Amino acid sequence: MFKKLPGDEARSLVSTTPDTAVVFRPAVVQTPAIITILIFLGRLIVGLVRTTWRHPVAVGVLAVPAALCWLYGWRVALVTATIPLSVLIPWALFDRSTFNAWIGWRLLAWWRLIWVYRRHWQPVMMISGLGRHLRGRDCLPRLLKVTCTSWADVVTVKMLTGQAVKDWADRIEHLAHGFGAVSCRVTVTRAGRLLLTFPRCDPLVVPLPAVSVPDTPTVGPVEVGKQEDGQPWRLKVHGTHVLVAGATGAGKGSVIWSAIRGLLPAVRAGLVELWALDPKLMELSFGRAIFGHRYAADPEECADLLDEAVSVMQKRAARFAGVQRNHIPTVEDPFILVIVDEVAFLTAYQPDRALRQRITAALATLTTQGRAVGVGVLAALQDPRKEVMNIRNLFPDKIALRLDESEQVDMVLGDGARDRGALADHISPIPEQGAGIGFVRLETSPDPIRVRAAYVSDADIRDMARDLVRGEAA
Ligand SMILES: Nc1ncnc2c1ncn2[C@@H]1O[C@H](COP(=O)(O)OP(=O)(O)OP(=O)(O)O)[C@@H](O)[C@H]1O
Repeated sequence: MFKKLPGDEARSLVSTTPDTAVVFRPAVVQTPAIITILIFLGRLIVGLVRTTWRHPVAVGVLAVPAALCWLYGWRVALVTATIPLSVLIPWALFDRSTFNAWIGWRLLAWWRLIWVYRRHWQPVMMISGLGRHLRGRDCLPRLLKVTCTSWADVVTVKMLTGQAVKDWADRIEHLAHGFGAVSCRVTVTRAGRLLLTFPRCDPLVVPLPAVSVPDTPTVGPVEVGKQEDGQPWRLKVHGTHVLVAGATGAGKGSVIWSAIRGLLPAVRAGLVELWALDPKLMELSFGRAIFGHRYAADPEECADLLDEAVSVMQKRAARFAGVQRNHIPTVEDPFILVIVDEVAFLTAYQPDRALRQRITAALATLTTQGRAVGVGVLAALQDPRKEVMNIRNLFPDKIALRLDESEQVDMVLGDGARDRGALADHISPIPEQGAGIGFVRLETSPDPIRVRAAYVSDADIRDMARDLVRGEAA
């Protein structure tokens, strides 16, 4: 009754075992050659149209000389090609930055899109587990765009439906090594879209000299170094509290001294007061003259100084209540920055329990109530564990310099920071290469920014102290 189709016939039925698979020969339908040729031609035309649509400049660069060569001969094509080249080559040689902004980075982005990302996209996606094999087909996240900056490639990706940002954040090492970069950072742009940043070089590899002291008094954000994208790193100190964590020799001192340096004109103008707690007696004692009588090293004195800061803060709060909600620095009510070097000496390693509790309570009060009335805390810390610093979450802005263990990164910067590329545990322990380099996570943004603090040398600190004392005496 049912007509058998070609290939349905059972073949090789030689086994008597009941569950042996029955093998059918596949049906072979002969396709006429003309159909195959038409299909390939169609694909070629679609591919050409798509390439011209996506990369009109690159296609034009190849197509125009080719067309001229065909129509008028190679001499005309050569002359036509040398006219733009005679403009572009001097432009590239004499004004590299505008050339790169208009042409250079676009050409590089096109090249890297084709040679690096598109070429390796399928294998990297499948091997890292970000692509799926469904119903016989590879389902891959879409590579939308590549842009190049002076130091990194920024790749825009459309995630597969149902994927989470965490799926990508968990695979940053696969992505980095798959595309030949040393690291990868993941940023969300909008629902379903990600930016992957692959550094091509490290713009922070060379130590930075101290930033020059500003000409006009400012309470910040003060310039303390450089961001990875080449922009100045400006640290906000007024209206927040900042925690700087880093292993020994990570360069915590350079962040603290750069911030002090940026605030120096405001200190001279009476708009800022710097209060220093230096239980290690090493870092801040070097520029002691800058702090005047607001300097303490002995734990008992540190506790007194903190209590005094709390008292100033509470008096201000009582005066401001119902009158103003934000602090504007004035000579009468200057911004007070309480700088604590190695806060764990006072909170965790302090053997006197009563003193320890007093200091912790004062720090907690300042960090919870101080910012609206113009009292900020800038604290440095080596060991970010909770047992050592149980109030670390009271600091809205955090900086992780070189850390010893990968788990410490999230302890400092908050959950997920390391997955998003804040590899503070990978920073070089060689001072020239890694000191002062770190990741900043601001209260306002979940994405860590890689930065390097400028190095303020002993001679710079001496000059700062001398200039301040001289300015006050005049
Ligand atoms: N921003 C920087 N750029 C280049 N080198 C730096 C920088 N900061 C510090 N260094 C170098 O690293 C060394 C250690 O720096 P620093 O003492 O500031 O580290 P630290 O984190 O305060 O260490 P510790 O906790 O042991 O005091 C310095 O002597 C200096 O040579």
